[in-house]
Amino acid sequence: MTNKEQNLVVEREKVIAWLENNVPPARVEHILGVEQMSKELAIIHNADVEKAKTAGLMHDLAKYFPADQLLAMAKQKGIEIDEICATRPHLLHADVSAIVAEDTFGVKDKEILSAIAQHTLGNARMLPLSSIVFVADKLEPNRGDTKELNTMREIARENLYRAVYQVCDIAIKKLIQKGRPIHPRTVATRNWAMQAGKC
Ligand SMILES: Nc1ncnc2c1ncn2[C@@H]1O[C@H](COP(=O)(O)OP(=O)(O)O)[C@@H](O)[C@H]1O
Repeated sequence: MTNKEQNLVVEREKVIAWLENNVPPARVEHILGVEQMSKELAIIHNADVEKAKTAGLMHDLAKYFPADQLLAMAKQKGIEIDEICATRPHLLHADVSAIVAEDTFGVKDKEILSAIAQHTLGNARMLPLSSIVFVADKLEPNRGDTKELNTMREIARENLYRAVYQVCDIAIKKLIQKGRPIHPRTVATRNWAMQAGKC
């Protein structure tokens, strides 16, 4: 094992130990599922496998931070807090997870930090690494074994952008069913991915 690989193993163990103290066991399972699926999609779509695994492992670091902490940390880092995020600070957990990845675990790589920050709402023109983690978050094995999810998993292997677009559709439908606001970034992500995937 090279020094770099050894460091990554040590770092991964540190992150998992941190997660075990900060998120419930079922969420740790979900996170490990996202790490695994991000790795698989990175191999298929020729993205950096180590970056995909790191972003997958760290995407939900701030998932259980209280609303006031999410707002305070986002504000302190100058992250834009729009009206929807101000009323639903939980949506900031993606941006704040990227802050924790950088400040607590020393992650400097912009691609990894963006993939973490964009995993909930997506972003128009997001990089392949961000698209991989966005899709893996919604489709990792612990999300279930329905026909719809399995079809989506196939699509994610064949056409990453089509998967992004369809994942947005499912999220938007769910939000409508629950009578919740839809963040405009997810609509922009959907429209962009439709073009990018020639859907
Ligand atoms: N595009 C969006 N617009 C508004 N709310 C959203 C959007 N995407 C997710 N949410 C809400 O944010 C919360 C967290 O989303 P997410 O992190 O994707 O959920 P999960 O806990 O399944 O990983 C959910 O309550 C969901 O309803």
